Amino acid sequence: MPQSVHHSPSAAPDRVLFHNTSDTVPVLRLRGLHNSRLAPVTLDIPAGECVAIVGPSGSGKSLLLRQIADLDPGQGSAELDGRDRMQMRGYEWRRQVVYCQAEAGWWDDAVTAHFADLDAARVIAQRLGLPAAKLDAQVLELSTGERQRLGLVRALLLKPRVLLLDEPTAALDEQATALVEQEWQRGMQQGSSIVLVTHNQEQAHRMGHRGFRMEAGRLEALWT
Ligand SMILES: Nc1ncnc2c1ncn2[C@@H]1O[C@H](COP(=O)(O)OP(=O)(O)OP(=O)(O)O)[C@@H](O)[C@H]1O
Repeated sequence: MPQSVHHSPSAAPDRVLFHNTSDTVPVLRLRGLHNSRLAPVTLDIPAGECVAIVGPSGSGKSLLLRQIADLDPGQGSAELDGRDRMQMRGYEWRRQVVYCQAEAGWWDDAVTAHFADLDAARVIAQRLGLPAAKLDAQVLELSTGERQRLGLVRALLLKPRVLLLDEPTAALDEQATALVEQEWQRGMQQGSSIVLVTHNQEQAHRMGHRGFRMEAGRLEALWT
């Protein structure tokens, strides 16, 4: 029986899930990162690599992404390109380690208001299969899948070093999912890294250079 995520997994010894064995500095380095609901995670993610995480609902997958993005209080260390999180301002870290939640927040009725560079947004939106007119729409007029892709456009425009994706294609059909995955591949070819949380096992295997399962706040390696 899986244990409840509400016990205190942080009391468990740190488990080394993957250490970078090459001389190159990983894009993301986690050392014993944990909080009251997450057991310590030690993980290096090199440039151009995707780590896929699956696991039951409520097991702590989103909590881990939030912890990596430094959105919640926690312990342990995180480094980006060899630079410790503590040496950076929160916004500086989060501009490069971008948490893309399943349903992005929208603070204006107009889609355009969410994009500083509309031309660049249109280019990426088109690659994700979104008609150009969607950028001129009202947020309320968009379908869930359109909102999801526009949320991803917002994240991609930041040119993140690490993209933390939380159920990013849950509302998309196969064709749109393929376009989105192509865009992630493009980002990885340019040296960014991805942590992908998904309930779609096939997607996890398609995208994940390594795969993990979250169970009651603990990350277990599936394939490496
Ligand atoms: N701020 C919070 N306060 C209390 N409990 C929380 C808080 N945030 C998350 N939890 C709990 O922690 C557990 C893990 O939540 P999390 O959102 O990480 O699950 P998940 O694995 O991403 O699930 P899903 O696949 O359904 O998205 C859940 O039981 C959730 O209710």
